[in-house]
Amino acid sequence: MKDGWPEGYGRRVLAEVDSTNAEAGRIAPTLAGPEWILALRQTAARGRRGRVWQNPEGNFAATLVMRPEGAPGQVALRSFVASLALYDAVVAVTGRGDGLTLKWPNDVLLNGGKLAGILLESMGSGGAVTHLVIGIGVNLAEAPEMAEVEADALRPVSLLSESGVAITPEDFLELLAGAYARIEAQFQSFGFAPVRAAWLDRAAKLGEVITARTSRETVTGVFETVDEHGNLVLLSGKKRHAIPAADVFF
Ligand SMILES: O=C(O)CCCC[C@@H]1SC[C@@H]2NC(=O)N[C@@H]21
Repeated sequence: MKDGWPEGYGRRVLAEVDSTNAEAGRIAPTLAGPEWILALRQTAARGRRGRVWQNPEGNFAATLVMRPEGAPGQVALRSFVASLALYDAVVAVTGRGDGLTLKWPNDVLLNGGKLAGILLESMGSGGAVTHLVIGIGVNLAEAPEMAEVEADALRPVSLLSESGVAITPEDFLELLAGAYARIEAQFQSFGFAPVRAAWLDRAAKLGEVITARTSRETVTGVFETVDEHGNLVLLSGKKRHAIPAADVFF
């Protein structure tokens, strides 16, 4: 780390772009190493599952694009690395972790409302991932109105309204990039186990009844754990479901 910025990571700051994830996809083939792309304004920000991401000015919108090693399942575990890094960055800003939880697969909640979301996308061919794109949006200054999100979505909240703390996207990126680099190094050295344990320590609704909606079915059950592949494990009656991808409702 030099001046708080992690070694080996590049950074570019854009005044405006359609989507930092889209920009990451365009520049990926030209990059020699991992690169953060921060945009002060996005005109077509993307959310998970084809949704639109509301991105009021002053909020954080950035993407880390990298060329990870390993099989696609291993690569996708970066969503836990990124959400833990986000958690740590928010703690670094506010000085406190109370009220802060992680919602599977990769949202950050503050006082039960959605503070931040992550959109993981990958590029590749023949079953191999050539580039991983980790897009991160944080409601630093302003939360979208309830009317702007889906009816059953969690209430969006902002860092400013919930904690009274103001931080610029540029300053937040410094904290997030440092936290990400640290946890990525841990993931590379020791694998998923410590990341999984830290994630579970911060999990929202662990041991409680939640609902997961996949493209095929809706499962309601006790949130038992996240397994070693990153699946959500729900116990419904006597049946244990290991769910790789879903929307989760409390
Ligand atoms: O739906 C979600 O919860 C994920 C939202 C991810 C939004 C971020 S903002 C920066 C990056 N660029 C995008 O177009 N989307 C992600």
